[in-house]
Amino acid sequence: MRNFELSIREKSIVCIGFMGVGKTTVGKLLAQKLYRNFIDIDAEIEKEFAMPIPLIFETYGEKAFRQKEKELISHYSQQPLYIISVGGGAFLQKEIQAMCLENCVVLFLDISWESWKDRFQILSDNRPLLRDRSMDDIKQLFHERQTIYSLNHSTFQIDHFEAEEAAIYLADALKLSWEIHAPQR
Ligand SMILES: Nc1ncnc2c1ncn2[C@@H]1O[C@H](COP(=O)(O)OP(=O)(O)O)[C@@H](O)[C@H]1O
Ligand SMILES: O=C(O)C1=C[C@@H](OP(=O)(O)O)[C@@H](O)[C@H](O)C1
Ligand SMILES: [Mg+2]
Repeated sequence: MRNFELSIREKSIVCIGFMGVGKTTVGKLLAQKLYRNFIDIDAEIEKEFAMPIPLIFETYGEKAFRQKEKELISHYSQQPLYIISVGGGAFLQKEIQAMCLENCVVLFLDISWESWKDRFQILSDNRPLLRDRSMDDIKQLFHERQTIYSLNHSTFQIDHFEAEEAAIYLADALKLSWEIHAPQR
């Protein structure tokens, strides 16, 4: 389906942002609240390779991972009414940026470094790009990545929200924006 046929309320919503900000967790909750289908691109990649992400990186390399990421996002970004959580590195690829910005509503889940760094311990195990790196390196990566995340339609600062609260807020805000965009009767 081509999105020039889709109204704003039919477009899929793509959650972007740094590793661990909550794209998967909040995206899933948001989908429930909006009665939409949810897809987590990382989970789909793991299914396709039949192995967890760190093993995909070790066995096939990051390039193969990025290729599969692009294929899957290319497919899902053209479907209506999804909530799509992509990996934090997806927007490194210009084609992915373009597909998502053109076909979907891109929602950036933003977090400050101060809040993010407290989460590091629970994240590093299954995220190859966080393994064996110093906090200084990760801080640099965090700040470098802000440039790609600045390509979005809407930004939500998540620092002081639990995942459930964030999903409630986002669902309400989206519904309100759809009402405002609704055609006059
Ligand atoms: N708003 C939040 N507040 C606190 N912890 C959160 C929040 N959202 C997610 N988490 C936790 O942070 C970790 C990473 O969340 P996840 O949804 O996998 O992030 P992402 O998909 O952006 O990498 C999980 O353990 C999750 O429970
Ligand atoms: O930022 C990245 O480059 C990555 C983020 C991960 O997803 P999350 O952002 O959901 O952790 C996953 O796609 C992979 O480990 C690479
Ligand atoms: Mg995720």
